[in-house]
Amino acid sequence: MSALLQLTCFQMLIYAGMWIAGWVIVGEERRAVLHWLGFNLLLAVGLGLVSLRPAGDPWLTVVLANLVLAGAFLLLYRGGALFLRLPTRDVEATMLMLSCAAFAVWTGPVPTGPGWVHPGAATAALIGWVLLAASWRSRGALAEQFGPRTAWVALAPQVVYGIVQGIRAWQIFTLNASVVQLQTQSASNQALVYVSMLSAAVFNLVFMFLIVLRLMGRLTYMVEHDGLTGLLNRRAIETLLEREWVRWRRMGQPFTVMALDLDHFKQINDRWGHPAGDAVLRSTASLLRREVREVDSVGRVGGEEFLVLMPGCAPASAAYVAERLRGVLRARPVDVGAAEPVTVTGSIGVAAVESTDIDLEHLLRRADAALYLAKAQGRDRVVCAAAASGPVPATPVPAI
Ligand SMILES: Nc1nc2c(ncn2[C@@H]2O[C@H](COP(=O)(O)OP(=O)(O)OP(=O)(O)O)[C@@H](O)[C@H]2O)c(=O)[nH]1
Repeated sequence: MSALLQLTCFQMLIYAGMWIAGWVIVGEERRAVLHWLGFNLLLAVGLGLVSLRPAGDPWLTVVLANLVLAGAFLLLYRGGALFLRLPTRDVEATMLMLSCAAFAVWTGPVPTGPGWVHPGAATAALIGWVLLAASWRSRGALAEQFGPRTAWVALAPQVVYGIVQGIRAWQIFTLNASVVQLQTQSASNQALVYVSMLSAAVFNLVFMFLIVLRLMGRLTYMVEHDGLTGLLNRRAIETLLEREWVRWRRMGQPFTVMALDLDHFKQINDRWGHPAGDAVLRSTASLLRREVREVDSVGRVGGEEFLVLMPGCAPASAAYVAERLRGVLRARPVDVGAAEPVTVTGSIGVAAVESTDIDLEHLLRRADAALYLAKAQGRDRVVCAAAASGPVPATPVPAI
């Protein structure tokens, strides 16, 4: 039994080593990773103390060991809550830990007569409660952040092990422990150690898997989004445009593109500095996001150039939306930290897909041409592109 426990303890140390490596690699999840590292270290210490029974001081091998094991699972819980951005419920955890400690001290490490209850009963009850409560409270966040299937995979082992610990708590409470010592090599004790080894392996693998999933999600986001505004970047919006183009060709589903360019943006940078220009870009981005429909997509395709893709939008409605956007942009001055908020205007070119469009690039050139016409006509206006019968030349930049 003690060799088996020492093996489990060694297993925990290996996981702890893996989390140390994880701590070096991951950035934002470091606090959660530290908690899981602590979980494995405390489990190793707790099981190490248990493995010294019956030779060691029973206050260490029974009372302290149980408290260390209880603390390990509270760390596991807190790490999970930090990782999923859920409340850590520290008051509840402190109360549980204090109750567990009070019970262990009150009951003592060795049988004192009939009715004596092994301190492990409270530890098992605490672990069972922590795992079941954690599973219940995190199910929504897990499903939302990683999908329902991943939530199932992550929670099933916690629930199973939580139930096992609940049963264990009940078994210890109802056991006449003055006769049967819990550290003996009984089949149920051995089974518990094997289940614990398996659960620890699954917990650690599941959390590592979740960390990798989150890192992958963040990476995908970075590849597709503009760092300053959070809008889609050129690559991502072009992918959506290509998809829409194929839909139009195959099913005749129309769409409209809107090219927006802020007016005299350089002057904002020159007068109030680059951070002020950045603030204007961010504010424009959130305005665009707010003002378009949820089926529309907004991308930042250049310094102060934006592109809006409006699927299923007729030219008349697109012109209306563009006019509204232009009006809202002008009506909402941006606070750039100067004495007065800065009024920002934009020029907009709108082009709805036509049967005369040879390819997607042709359509985009028409939108660009309309935009530059808006600039040439004095800026702060919307110009809708007429259907082109021939190729559209690359847009010349209008004189300021
Ligand atoms: N603050 C900030 N400025 C940027 C960014 N990207 C590009 N710019 C600046 O945007 C300015 C664009 O200037 P122009 O292309 O002359 O356009 P404009 O001043 O808006 O003039 P018109 O479009 O003709 O009205 C340049 O000064 C770029 O340095 C950015 O991410 N942040």
